[in-house]
Amino acid sequence: MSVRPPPLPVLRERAPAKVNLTLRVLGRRADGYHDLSSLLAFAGAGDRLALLPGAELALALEGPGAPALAGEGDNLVLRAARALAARVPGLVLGRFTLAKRLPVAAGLGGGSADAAAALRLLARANALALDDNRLFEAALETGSDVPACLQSRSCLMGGRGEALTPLALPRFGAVLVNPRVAVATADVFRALALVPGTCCGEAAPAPEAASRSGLVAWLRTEPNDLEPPARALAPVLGAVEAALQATAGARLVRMSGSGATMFALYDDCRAAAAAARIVAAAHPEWWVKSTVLG
Ligand SMILES: C[C@](O)(CO)[C@H](O)COP(=O)(O)OP(=O)(O)OC[C@H]1O[C@@H](n2ccc(N)nc2=O)[C@H](O)[C@@H]1O
Ligand SMILES: Nc1ncnc2c1ncn2[C@@H]1O[C@H](COP(=O)(O)OP(=O)(O)OP(=O)(O)O)[C@@H](O)[C@H]1O
Repeated sequence: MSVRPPPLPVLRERAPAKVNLTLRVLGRRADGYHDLSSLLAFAGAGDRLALLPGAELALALEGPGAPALAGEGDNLVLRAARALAARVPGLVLGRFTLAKRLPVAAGLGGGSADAAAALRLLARANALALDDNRLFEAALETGSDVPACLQSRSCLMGGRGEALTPLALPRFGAVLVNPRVAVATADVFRALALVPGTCCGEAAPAPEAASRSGLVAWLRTEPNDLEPPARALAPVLGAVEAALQATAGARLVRMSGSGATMFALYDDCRAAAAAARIVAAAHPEWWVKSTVLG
């Protein structure tokens, strides 16, 4: 009598949303990408990715964000898996299931977080170390935000996303608000109209990040340079900012990445949850999420 092998265990990873607390555009490189200096934090909120290891590569979508991606050609999960398979002979792949909760094209790096989670799952399925350079290379080939999402730890990000310096941050309560307007990252960078090979700034020294107040004071001096062009593309951002500014205890209100999600920081999660309830009640048409950030 033949005995069936036990089914392979399903591996699971969280794909946390990325928030750019600051974002300076330092210039445009000859290859067309922009050199950045950005302080990144990661949220408790995010997508979920599972992998049933196997020989064939496949992806199933579920969750509230699945319809927005259903018509998409190549999901970033599959692109990341292929980029790693091209570097690791005999890589075990498998069937991914993505629970898509984050809004798409929102400045929260949702696709990048999913791609990074796929790389972490494949690393586990293939006993690769997380600091294996092939993971980093596959991440950068997949997208500029993917290397940072591989670690999903707060950091200073430089270059186009490849220079990462870990930086521990105090924890904040946060509210993320997306007005359900998709903004394409390339359109926002293009609107800056920088000629390749131009330099327009220098990175600020690393912040004093030991206390919430010290960090907030520094954040107020360091903006998101993509906010003006994103506001021109999505004027509703003015209403989102006003709604968040009006909530009790908001320490800072700003846009993340290339938008159109705005975030507000609070001293604790209780204040953030109360603020989220008020904004969601006034604007049921927006995506509103209270979370922890740090
Ligand atoms: C705006 C940020 O989210 C900040 O963290 C990232 O820089 C964008 O990261 P991403 O979405 O992973 O971006 P990619 O998929 O690599 O690039 C999308 C497009 O954005 C533009 N892009 C992106 C990153 C960068 N440093 N300079 C750019 O000019 C390029 O036109 C590129 O074609
Ligand atoms: N798993 C995925 N999740 C989200 N978008 C995906 C995914 N796979 C492919 N995409 C495509 O990637 C594009 C960028 O999506 P994403 O949600 O990562 O944008 P973003 O939050 O603005 O990213 P960033 O902040 O890194 O610029 C979308 O327009 C979508 O077409």
